[in-house]
Parts: sequence; structure tokens; C-alpha cells
Amino acid sequence: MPAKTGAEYIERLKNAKNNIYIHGERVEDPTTHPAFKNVIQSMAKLYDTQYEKQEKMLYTSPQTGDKVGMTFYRPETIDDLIKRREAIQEWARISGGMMGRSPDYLNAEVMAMGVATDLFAEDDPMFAENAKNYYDYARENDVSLTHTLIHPQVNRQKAQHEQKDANVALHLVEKKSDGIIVDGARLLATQGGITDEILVFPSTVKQSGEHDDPYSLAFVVPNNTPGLKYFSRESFDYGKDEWDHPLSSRFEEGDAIVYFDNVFVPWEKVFVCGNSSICNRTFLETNAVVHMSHQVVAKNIVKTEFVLGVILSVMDAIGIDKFQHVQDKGTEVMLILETMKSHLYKAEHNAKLDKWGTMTPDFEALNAARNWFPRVYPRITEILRILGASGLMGIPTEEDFHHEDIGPLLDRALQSKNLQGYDRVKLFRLAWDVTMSAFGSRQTHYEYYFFGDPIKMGMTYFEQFNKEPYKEYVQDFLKNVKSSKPDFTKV
Ligand SMILES: Cc1cc2nc3c(=O)[nH]c(=O)nc-3n(C[C@H](O)[C@H](O)[C@H](O)COP(=O)(O)OP(=O)(O)OC[C@H]3O[C@@H](n4cnc5c(N)ncnc54)[C@H](O)[C@@H]3O)c2cc1C
Repeated sequence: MPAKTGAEYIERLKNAKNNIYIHGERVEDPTTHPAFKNVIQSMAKLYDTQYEKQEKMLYTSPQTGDKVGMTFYRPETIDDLIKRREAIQEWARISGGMMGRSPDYLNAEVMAMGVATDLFAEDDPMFAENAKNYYDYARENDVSLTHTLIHPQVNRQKAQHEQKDANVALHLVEKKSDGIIVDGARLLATQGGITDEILVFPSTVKQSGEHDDPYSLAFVVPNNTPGLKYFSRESFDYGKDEWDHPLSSRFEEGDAIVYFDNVFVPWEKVFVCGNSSICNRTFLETNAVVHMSHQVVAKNIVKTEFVLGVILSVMDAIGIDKFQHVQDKGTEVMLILETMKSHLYKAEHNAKLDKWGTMTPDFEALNAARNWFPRVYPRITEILRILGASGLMGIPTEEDFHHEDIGPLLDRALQSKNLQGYDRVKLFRLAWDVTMSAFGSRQTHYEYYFFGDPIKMGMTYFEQFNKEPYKEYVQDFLKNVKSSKPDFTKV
């Protein structure tokens, strides 16, 4: 089946009748529900773009000859890697990088795990075959995915099996001849319920011991599998129009707690079954984390370009661009952008074929970028907030501008250096939605946490960093410093 269109994505969701709960009700049809219908339209736009820009967004399937999504592509050369990244950035531009779970993120994971399958075979060759088949299936059917990696946040000092109610977390209940039964809760699925299927994988950073084997699982199921439930958080799409909420009204992806109520998973959809050792190594040893980081860094470059554009437009609008500290803040964001681009460039141009023949970006560069961006994105939005000042609060709605008494007054009162009040508020509403709305705050939270706890990621980075050359460098330097060390044994 060729890559899907937006209409096909919507049709599948309508027919799937996934079990989603929000605001105290069960959602009958997410495609028409106020909390989901707008982001579903944005997802549909991504899929339609595949056909509007076929040259960039599609390629010929090696299996069926159909045109399939470029974001499933398995790169074999550096040019391939760049082609895939250009497709990623094409999608990211549609939302200003505000859709963290555009399908390319998990398509990269499915591709990597479907090719580098040796690890899954450690337990049973069937699991490796499953991973390979799933990549083929997802690519050929343009399956949209969410994923869930984390156990419930009960007591982080204890391993899962030590928790007071350990089986609150997703765990293996039973192995049967045709599959497994799993039960319990998992966190946190962005776009939970509004994709076709859900991937369950271990955390990218947290490690488990063998006592946690019953909680160490990797599998995939359709979202309408009996017993699978999504408990969505309150929606930040308040039903306002695009002018008032330019981002929240279109790109609010939602996050959901996932509950597996004795869910049956057929063996052919299982990749890891009760093996913490394999889980601990999954993301690194399959290079999935490398390909996912490539997507993330490419997407976050677009996001930084977008927010920098908003910052510069705000500066122009209120005539602050010549002030020293304002320029310095603009420079801070420009430096972040250029540094991210350098990471990406290094990652792509130092890419190497891995042992499975996949062109794999240089992880050193991507790992630095994925550890760094969560630390600086909050600063980027802080800068926009500081520069916007009261302008981020003086933002009447479009209806106010249409009111015959006050519209003309607002248009005059809120004028800026280069804009009439109406256009200046349109810009500042965007700045507010990037920074201060519920949607904007969640974006900052998302960038900080979505890849894992940045503190834990930073510790792993520190531990894995090759520190010896730098210590030796200083040792050599010290050796050459003229010294006359006293003989302390004689004192
Ligand atoms: C907006 C958003 C969207 C997300 N989307 C997804 C998604 O689609 N799929 C998915 O699987 N996950 C998703 N996540 C979850 C994300 O993976 C986790 O937030 C992340 O892994 C951190 O885990 P946690 O939230 O359980 O934090 P915790 O692990 O509970 O940490 C809470 C705090 O305690 C500290 N802490 C915890 N343990 C230790 C320790 N041992 N030593 C020192 N400090 C510690 C942490 O540093 C942190 O400050 C999302 C998160 C957010 C915020």
C-alpha cells in the first residue's frame, strides 16, 4: 500500500474507535472531538504533504515498488541521510517544530530496530524476525505511532519490583502459546490514542536489574486492541480560532497515561519478553537512539529558526533591536541555532556504515546536541518572554478588533513601530503561544523531558565520554612544568 494521505489517516482513526478518555468522558470519535480534531487535521496535513512534495517526501519501496514515506527510509549513503533529513525538516516547518511526535520520530526508531535485529535474537530468533517484519509492515502501511517508555512515578528511589504496588506498572502476566498477556500502566504517550498503533519500549536511559524482568518488555499493538485505554490530560486546545491561539489551536498533541487492562499481544508483535538485559541495551545497540536523535536535532533546528524569527520580529515591532542587551539576547539564540546546525553537519558528514549496512550519523555530535538542547530551549523561550514584556499580555482577541466600539481604538492604541495594532497583536499572540500559554509552557517542559530525564542523560554522557585524552594532556603539561619537588620523607 502506498504512503497514506491525510484523508486516509483520518478515515483510519475514525474507524479504529480507540479507547480514549478525556475531561471525564469516553471519546466517541477523536476526529470530531474538540480536544483532538485540530491536531488531527495538522497530522493529516503532514500526510498530504507527502503527495504535494513527492520528490522530497516519498521513495520507492524495495519490497513492493510502492511509493512509501521518506521518513521510513533506511539510508545507505551520506546523501541518503541528507535526503531523509530534508523530509524531516519539511514536516517540521509546517508546525514551526512544535509537533514533537510528528510521525518521523518513531519511523526512525522502527527503521533502526527493524534492521539491527541481532539484539532481539539473543532470546529467540523469532523476536528479530518480528522487528524486521514490523519495519516492513509499518513502512508499507504508513502506520502512525505513539510510544510509551516509563513506569508510573511512584517512588523513584526503588526499582520497579520493590514498589509497594509493583504491578501497577505494565508487566507480564502470562505467556500463552499464541502470545502474551500484559497488564498495568505506562507513561506518557504524546499523541496517545490519535495514532494507529503504540510501541512499548524500555526507557532510553533508565537501567533495570534482572528482578525487573517482568517489567522489561517491548512490543507493539494497534490502539484499538481490547483492554488498551488512553487517559488523556486536559486539552490545551481551548477551541479558539487560529488568530487567537495560532499554535494551540493546531498543534496541541496531547499526552496520555496508557493503561493495559489485561491486553493480549500476539507473539509476532513482541520484540522483548521479560529480559532486562536486552531492554537496557535496546536503544544504543540497535542505533535507534542515533537515528531518533538525528530526527530530533533536525526538527529542533527548525524550531530554533522559528522562535528566532518570532524574537526578531518582536524586536522590530517595538523598536528594541538596537539596545545592547537586546542584541546580546538575539545573539544568544543565533549562537544556539548555528551550534545546532554544526552538530547536525558533523553528524551527517562523519556518518559511517554500521555493521548492518545502514549509514549512521556520528553519535558524538548528535548526543552532545540532544543533551544540550533541553538545557537551552528554556532559555530561548525566556528570552522571547523577557523581550515581549507587557506586549505578551496586551493581546486582545480578534473579536475585540471586530467590535465596532473598541476595534479602531485597539488598532491605534496597540500600534507598534512598524505595524498597526491588529497585526502587532497577531504577532504577539504567536509569541505568547510559544512561551506563556498552556501550550507554550508544555513545549518548554516537553523539550526538557521528552528524551528522558536530562540529569540522568547527562550522567550517562559523563560516564561514557572518553575523558582519558584530556587528563593525559594535562598530566603531560604538568610534567613539563619546571618543578623542584621537596623530599618530604626527610621532614
Ligand atoms: C510533555 C512530555 C511529553 C512526553 N512524551 C512522552 C512520550 O511520548 N512517550 C514516553 O514514553 N514518554 C514521554 N514523556 C516522559 C518522559 O520520557 C519522562 O518525563 C522522562 O523520561 C523523565 O521521567 P519522569 O517524568 O518519570 O521523571 P522522574 O524520573 O520521576 O524524575 C523526576 C525528578 O526526580 C529526579 N530523579 C528521579 N530519579 C532520580 C535519581 N535516581 N537520581 C537523581 N534524581 C532523580 C529527576 O532528575 C527529576 O528532576 C513525556 C514527558 C513530557 C514532560
